[in-house]
Amino acid sequence: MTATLEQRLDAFRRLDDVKMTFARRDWFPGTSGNLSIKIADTPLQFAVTASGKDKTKLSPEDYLIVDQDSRPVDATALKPSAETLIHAVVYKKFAQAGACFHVHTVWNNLISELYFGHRAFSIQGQELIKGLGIWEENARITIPIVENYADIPTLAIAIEKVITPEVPGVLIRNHGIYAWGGNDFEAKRHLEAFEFLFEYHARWLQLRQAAVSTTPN
Ligand SMILES: CSCCC(=O)C(=O)COP(=O)(O)O
Ligand SMILES: [Zn+2]
Repeated sequence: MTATLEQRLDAFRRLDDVKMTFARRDWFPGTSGNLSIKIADTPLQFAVTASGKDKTKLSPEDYLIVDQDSRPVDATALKPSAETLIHAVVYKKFAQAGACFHVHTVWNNLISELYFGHRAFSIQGQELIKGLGIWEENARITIPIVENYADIPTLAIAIEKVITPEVPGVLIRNHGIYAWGGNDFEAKRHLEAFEFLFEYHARWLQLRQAAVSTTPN
């Protein structure tokens, strides 16, 4: 069923909230990043950020609604995010996904490059893994890492192949992360948990190295 005007406006308001929260954390350097919230399932429709905008600002032209083919539903001069296809892949693969957020941070870029050789980053025994909705004792999570293909359809296919329902995120090498959840609250929690785990791990490697090099023989 097609979304109502009220549902569209609600999605735009929610995107405003999450966008400004992430902007305060400097998670949108250089106009990077894109955000979406699903508003209808059959056929798929979602609200997505317009391409190339400064995501630290609010304007009446920040979002538009796209369909299952990532095309604008209404006549508009706005262009959907260049990476809209990736959001569409997430919604098509996981029917339960209701929001999908993408940010470029230094920590997610460092982890994506450091572990690209393994095509994945794993971490275990961290409390914040519960932020991903995984509550088992001493859980280990693995987030896939894909090459940063310039061709977005190629990138979207690569992502489609590696994402799993167990871990709600994917890293793109030296680019950023996509994280999703059942709704905007959950997708935000997942993204925050991933970013904490990346920063923790990168800092821990640095401190460990510093401790090793300053320990007397
Ligand atoms: C300067 S960021 C390069 C494009 C990108 O990776 C991104 O996340 C933003 O693209 P959009 O089209 O969504 O503005
Ligand atoms: Zn990006």
